[in-house]
Amino acid sequence: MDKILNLASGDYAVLLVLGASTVALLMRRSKGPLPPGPMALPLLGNLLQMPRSEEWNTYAEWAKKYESSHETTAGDITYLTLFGNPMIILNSLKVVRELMNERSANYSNRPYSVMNELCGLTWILTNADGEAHRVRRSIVQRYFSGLAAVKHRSHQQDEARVLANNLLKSPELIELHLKGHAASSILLGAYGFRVEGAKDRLVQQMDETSEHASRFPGFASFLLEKVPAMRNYPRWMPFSGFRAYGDLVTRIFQAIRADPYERTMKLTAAGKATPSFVSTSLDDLAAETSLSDKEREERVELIKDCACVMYGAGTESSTATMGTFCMMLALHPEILKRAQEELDKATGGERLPTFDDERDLPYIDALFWETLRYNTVTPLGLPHRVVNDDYYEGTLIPAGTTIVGNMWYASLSFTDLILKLVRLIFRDPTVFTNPDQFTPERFLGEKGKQCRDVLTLVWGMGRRACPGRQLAEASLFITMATIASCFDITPKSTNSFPQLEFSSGFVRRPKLFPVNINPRSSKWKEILEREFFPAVYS
Ligand code: HEM
Repeated sequence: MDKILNLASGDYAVLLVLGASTVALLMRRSKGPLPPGPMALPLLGNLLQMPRSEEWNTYAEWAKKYESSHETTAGDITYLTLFGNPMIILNSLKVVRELMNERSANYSNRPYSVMNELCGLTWILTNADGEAHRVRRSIVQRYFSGLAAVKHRSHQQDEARVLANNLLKSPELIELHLKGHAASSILLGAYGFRVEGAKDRLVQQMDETSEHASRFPGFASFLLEKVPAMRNYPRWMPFSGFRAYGDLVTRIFQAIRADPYERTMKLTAAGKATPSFVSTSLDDLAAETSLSDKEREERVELIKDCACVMYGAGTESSTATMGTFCMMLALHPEILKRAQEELDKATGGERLPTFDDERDLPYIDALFWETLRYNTVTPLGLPHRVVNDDYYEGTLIPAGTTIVGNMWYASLSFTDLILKLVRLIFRDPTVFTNPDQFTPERFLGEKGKQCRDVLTLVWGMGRRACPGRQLAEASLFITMATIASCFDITPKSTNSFPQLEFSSGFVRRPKLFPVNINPRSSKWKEILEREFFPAVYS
């Protein structure tokens, strides 16, 4: 028979995959119509049409092109497939809100990932699902959200001043200073200690960790998701490098989970610990006398999990936001001038701003929102997974659907249906007039309310919405106000006017261009030096 059909074993594999994909597709179709989208090739699906960068432009074109092809969805959802796995792009605020917020219970799981299991990353809150996610999230929220977030304000204000002082001393090291600032602010909140900058061993260890995780062999991770049994592939067999890699990632993640916790324990023993998430959670635990030893141990492990994730989730995003802020001030002297006028009015031009000035600083607040919009730090987060079959205006969204926020992750997990949330929402000209311009004014007044309402999505959605939001908002606000108060920032280049470019990836990072950062006057240098020292070292 093989000879008659002239088939090799590889051909059978291709036929098998094609057959399985077709059956899966037919089964889905029998449950209802799928949303419209570009024509897919057999097996590859829409792989060759997928944009490699600035993907929102292509999505915007698709949304327009395919809006009339289905009478019910009107371009809200675009349907694609990759290797037989469907993917859907969400194109409108309406569909994003309806599915991700209002039906959050059905849309907030993570796609199952064999790679995460192999790398021992299932304990991380951002990867956890169901009860494991709920428990970790409630621990984090208890200490970082709502009124609890206010407790961090004093060290956030101090750290803003440390950053300003570092920029005063060595402005050319802006990139390191911004990173060190974000790291210290978050570590203080989570563990109760600060680091001496981006070169600190712990910061480097944490950075190496995420680098290692993202270097997991691409083809191996693709195969793993397709053939989960490969997780048991013997380590002594040829081509088992991916197992060694999984072991390495497991080890280094365990180290960054344990090391900072140990540092806090040592500081506590020496009576030098500052109140933090770890110390407060351990105090609370000690007060719960009814717990068994085992329960107590489990709670300690949960505390370690949660403290560690806060650094990982918050540092890059905060650093990127502050980088964009400084670059945009350099490109727009008129915006910096307006910010300084408002700040001087609030502080009398004789002191650094504090959180008490917040109500008098609407323009700084608008500047904060516009920076978030312009940067769109995480193009809407990690993949989400649909729990049960669902329908949106008559079209089927099957159980197992994966919703991703970026292609890097999508390329690692071609599982089931992928819904892609798009950044183009923040470029919608009906909400954000001249969306490519940096215009803080759009967030002022009545119209500003609508812009803020839409931009809330920058913090993610439903049960996965950022639990560090209030912490990040306060820290970024006071840091922006402090920097704008003290400095004039201008591009170094006098020949060509620089443009701000961004790297693609999970966190969208600005590519900083060289800038001059000078105190506005000798008076401001004195104010900074005077108010910096008592704040941080008293
Ligand atoms: C500019 C700053 C920040 C932005 C724009 C941002 C944005 C986001 C977004 C969009 C998500 C949702 C991801 C998803 O869909 O899965 C998220 C999740 C998360 N964020 Fe933030 N974030 C910021 C800062 C922070 C900070 C400072 C912390 C902690 C100190 C933090 C902790 C977290 C955690 C733990 C999650 C995971 C939530 C979960 O899976 O349940 N974030 N953030």
